[in-house]
Amino acid sequence: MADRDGFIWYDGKLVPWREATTHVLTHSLHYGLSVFEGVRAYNTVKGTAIFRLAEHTQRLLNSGKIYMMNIPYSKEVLMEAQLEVVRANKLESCYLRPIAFYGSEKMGISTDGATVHVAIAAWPWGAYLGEEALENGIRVKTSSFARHHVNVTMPRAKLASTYANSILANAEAVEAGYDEALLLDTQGFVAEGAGENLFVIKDGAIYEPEIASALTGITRSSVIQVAKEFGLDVISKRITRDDIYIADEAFFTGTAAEVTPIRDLDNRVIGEGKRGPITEKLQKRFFEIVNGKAPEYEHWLSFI
Ligand SMILES: Cc1[nH+]cc(COP(=O)(O)O)c(CN[C@@H](CCC(=O)O)C(=O)O)c1O
Repeated sequence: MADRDGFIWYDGKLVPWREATTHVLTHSLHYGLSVFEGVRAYNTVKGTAIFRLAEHTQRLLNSGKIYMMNIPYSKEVLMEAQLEVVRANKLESCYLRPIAFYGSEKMGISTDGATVHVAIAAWPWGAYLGEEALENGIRVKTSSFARHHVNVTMPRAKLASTYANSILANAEAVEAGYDEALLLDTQGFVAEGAGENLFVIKDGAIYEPEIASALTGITRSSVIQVAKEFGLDVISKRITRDDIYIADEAFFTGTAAEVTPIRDLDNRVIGEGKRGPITEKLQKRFFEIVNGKAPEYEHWLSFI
């Protein structure tokens, strides 16, 4: 990722991609406290637009607040910076990665004396779990690793070090021949995917795990809104892994994953073993929205 042409917004200005570097004694590299976002820009029918830019930017600032990191830029500056990065790199569609981290000004656990740096990069990133996954669905394994207890890492924040748990869970699933991991919470109830939120459909109703230990996903909230459009209220409840085994449909949502059907969990085929009809309807509408084909959702699009 380091050796490419382009520009990265770094501490208030665009710098050449290869020059957006940091020292090996960067505090966040050693102690894991950095907060970040995953955002997508789509090549809509009316031009390139970032999807739910304000919500993602607010979540970045919320993540900083939760971890007492004073991000030195306003929401407006960070929103404009993301638009600028897409423009400067001439990207029609892309994935953006804003990150706020403590620099190399000091070592030792305390962050006192370390400077908060902010960088925003963008690059083309297609279907997170593979193009065919969006249609055919993926195979998922329940992880042997639990999602963090809510008093270990703060689940409303996108904290970098949370993802060591996701890395282990995803690696375990892939090594066992699956595409992604599903994590249970410390009490054994379904929490979320390694990098996604989860929805389950049974007898025409849509359910999601109580959000307690999962990230409050922005794609999740978008799909909840879309489901309402179809007269479907998402029911939040404690979900067990075997609820999913006997479900009619299941799918993941995420900025990277978008809406990805799950066809099999732990070698139990879900429904017909392919993208279900309600999943397809929600997915189709989601892609209409992000591609600017739904005027009533245009407020979710920030055109560059
Ligand atoms: C743990 C987790 N849960 C739920 C979500 C969905 O949140 P949202 O993107 O707001 O709908 C994500 C995003 N996962 C990001 C990480 C991808 C990566 O590999 O890096 C993403 O989808 O951008 C998570 O990381």
